[in-house]
Amino acid sequence: QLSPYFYAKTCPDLFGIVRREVQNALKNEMRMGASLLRLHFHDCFVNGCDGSILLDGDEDSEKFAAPNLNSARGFEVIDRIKSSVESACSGVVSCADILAIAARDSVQLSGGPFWFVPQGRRDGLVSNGTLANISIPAPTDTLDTIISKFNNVGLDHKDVVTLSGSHTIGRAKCASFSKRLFNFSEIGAPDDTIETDTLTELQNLCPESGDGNITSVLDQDSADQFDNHYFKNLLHGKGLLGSDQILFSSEDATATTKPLVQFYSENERFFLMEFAYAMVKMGNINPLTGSEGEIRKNCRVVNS
Ligand code: HEM
Ligand SMILES: [Ca+2]
Repeated sequence: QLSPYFYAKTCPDLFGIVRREVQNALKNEMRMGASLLRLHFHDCFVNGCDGSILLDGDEDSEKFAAPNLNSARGFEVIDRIKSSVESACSGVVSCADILAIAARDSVQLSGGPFWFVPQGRRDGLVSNGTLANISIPAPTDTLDTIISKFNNVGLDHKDVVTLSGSHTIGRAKCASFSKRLFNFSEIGAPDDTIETDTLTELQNLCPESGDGNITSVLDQDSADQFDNHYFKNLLHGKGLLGSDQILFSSEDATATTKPLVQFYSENERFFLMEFAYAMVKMGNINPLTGSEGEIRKNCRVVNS
């Protein structure tokens, strides 16, 4: 029921407006592309792609949930896009759709693929922090857990690999991966799937009781370029997050995710094409349509 032409008559300049604003944001800080892409992901995994992550709220809201607190960023950019869109076509375009288009533009402006973004999502009325904690995968999850969290929203183990390719851009805090560097699960030593030079570098960047907010690039080869180097890294033990490296190195990966990692590492075009398809699939998770939800005036608050 979503359509790439949904606003063709009611907001013909929508794409130009969003593109311009994302371009400005990236000129100011290249990382913002990654941050906007991640916001769309964290929106879609909680109650579907309904803009719920954009709502301000108390400690029970999504912004305060563990995967987002002190981590999700880009809300001011969405505010800026929304206000430009409102000036051109007031009360027409949902925040959920703006986020989906901004994610696409972020990928494309980082050198990644283009795709037509289906639209017509409406904005949800609630932000559910508890559900965010349950539904969004954690970097310390096992491969089985990650796959089942994807299955819960209608995505499969291939989508896990393809969409994890998002980690070809962006940054992560030491706190998100430092356990791997020193005291990894039962073995009480560094995760032995980390390549040795990478381990030393990361241990220097993120000392054991240092500042967990220091960040590392997710793709040490091409941090701001949307390419297949993320997958090449995994072949060499250079995945940053536990949830990255297990796609190639865990025992369970052999039967599920490893072959596709290998394939994407050798076929960039194929990865980029499949990524575009997988983003459309993710963007279709449980949208509100018709008279469900609302078109929010301000992405941070439900209409009064
Ligand atoms: C497969 C399970 C996934 C896990 C466990 C995971 C986990 C994480 C973590 C822990 C970070 C760093 C956050 C921080 O330290 O502040 C991160 C960053 C990021 N994630 Fe994921 N992620 C997953 C899948 C995805 C998917 C499906 C997408 C997009 C479709 C995505 C896009 C991103 C991006 C672009 C960043 C960088 C954000 C920035 O620089 O602001 N991730 N992810
Ligand atoms: Ca890259």
